[in-house]
Amino acid sequence: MNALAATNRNFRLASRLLGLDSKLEKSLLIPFREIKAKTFFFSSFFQVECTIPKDDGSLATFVGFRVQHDNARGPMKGGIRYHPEVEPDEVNALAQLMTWKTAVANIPYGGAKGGIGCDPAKLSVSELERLTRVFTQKIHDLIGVQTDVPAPDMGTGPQTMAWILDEYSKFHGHSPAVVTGKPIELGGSLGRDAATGRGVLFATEALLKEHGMSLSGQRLVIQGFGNVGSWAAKLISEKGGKVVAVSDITGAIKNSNGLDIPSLLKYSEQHQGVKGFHGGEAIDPNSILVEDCDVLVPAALGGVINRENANEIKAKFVVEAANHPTDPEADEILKKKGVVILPDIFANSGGVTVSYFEWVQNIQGFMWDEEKVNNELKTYMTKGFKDVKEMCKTHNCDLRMGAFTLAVNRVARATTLRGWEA
Ligand SMILES: NC(=O)C1=CN([C@@H]2O[C@H](COP(=O)(O)OP(=O)(O)OC[C@H]3O[C@@H](n4cnc5c(N)ncnc54)[C@H](OP(=O)(O)O)[C@@H]3O)[C@@H](O)[C@H]2O)C=CC1
Ligand SMILES: O=C(O)CCC(=O)C(=O)O
Repeated sequence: MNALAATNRNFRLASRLLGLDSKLEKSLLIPFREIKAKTFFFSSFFQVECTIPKDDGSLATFVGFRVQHDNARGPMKGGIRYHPEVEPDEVNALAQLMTWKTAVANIPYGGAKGGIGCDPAKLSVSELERLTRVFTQKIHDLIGVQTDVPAPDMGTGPQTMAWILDEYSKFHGHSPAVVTGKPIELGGSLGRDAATGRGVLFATEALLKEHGMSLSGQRLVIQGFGNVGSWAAKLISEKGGKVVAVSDITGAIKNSNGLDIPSLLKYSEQHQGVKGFHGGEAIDPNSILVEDCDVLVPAALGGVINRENANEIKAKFVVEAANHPTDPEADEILKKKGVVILPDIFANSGGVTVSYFEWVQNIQGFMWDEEKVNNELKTYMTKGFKDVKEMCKTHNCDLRMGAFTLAVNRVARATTLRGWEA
């Protein structure tokens, strides 16, 4: 099942549990706006040309998207992904997931997501800069501090946000709050870089506590060693969790006694990947998700846990650091096996929560220290877990439906209060 069908299915299940009106259900499902920026070979109404000169003088065109899903609770919010597999349905699903995520976190935003179908590893820094600036020129009228606030996702980071800010400011004047996840020097928040991984730590701790356990001595496997996976590995290992295997696009490594994460971080920075790290044995990256462990943390692409591998998963807990890593069919298989899944819309909400803190700081023109950011994040994650658990009790459902019913209820209530029927 593709990401959009899966997200729509989870929304509909939550909507039925809540007994939502069918007109309201329809209104919450359809994106507020879907903006398509395509190559000049296509002639759709939404066509916007994203063509850049490459360093060798040739021209290259790319397909970019920004999907704005809902703004009932506030400006739309969500990352921008650069990846070869970026396509409209997935961006649409990711935008919808942002609406539910910001509602679970109870921060005053709706949901959006964007992306460009490209392989950032195959573009030079100056090509990436040109592509980002052209994309921003195409969408600058549709984003804004009180409209739609982009942030980093896979394949993008603080530098990408700096280029968007700079390009946007040429049209609208200096507006640091138009993007989050910026470099600190341009108004970024202390703690944003680590925030999604730190949120994963807090979420995992809350889940284990609920089951009478602590992180200490738990064996964890992490797929993806980028922003989210590497920060999660670092912070979890500092709290006594044993990270026994990790993978990235270059390969996978395992050490049953626990990988030395500080050394691995240094190595992967120097070698652009984990492949070849001497502190563990190389394993097949395709088997990372079925490695023996207590907690599995997918922190890369969507749809990686599916009916092909769900039966082989040995973890007792899955903490969804990635967006939509578990296919609904796998959800059912894992449920029958007794595996507890902490869903993406709660587990990885630390990033957007600190993005909210960044936006607030920019609007106030006042900078928080890192301790305040991290403490506030812990407060939000702890409250989020408690709210999700309460919905699980009310609706006698699993954590995913607990999170979905919590979110859909909040968005439905805001939509109704604003008078959507008028
Ligand atoms: N950044 C954020 O704040 C947030 C991110 N997320 C989600 O977390 C996930 C990771 O995002 P983020 O860490 O920012 O992205 P990054 O681009 O920083 O890192 C992605 C990681 O995944 C690896 N990867 C890519 N493809 C595969 C593959 N097929 N198998 C194994 N590893 C792979 C990459 O390897 P390599 O580096 O070698 O290419 C890299 O280590 C995404 O699903 C994203 O949507 C969710 C909430 C917030
Ligand atoms: O920080 C943000 O605004 C959004 C991050 C994001 O894209 C996500 O949570 O999936």
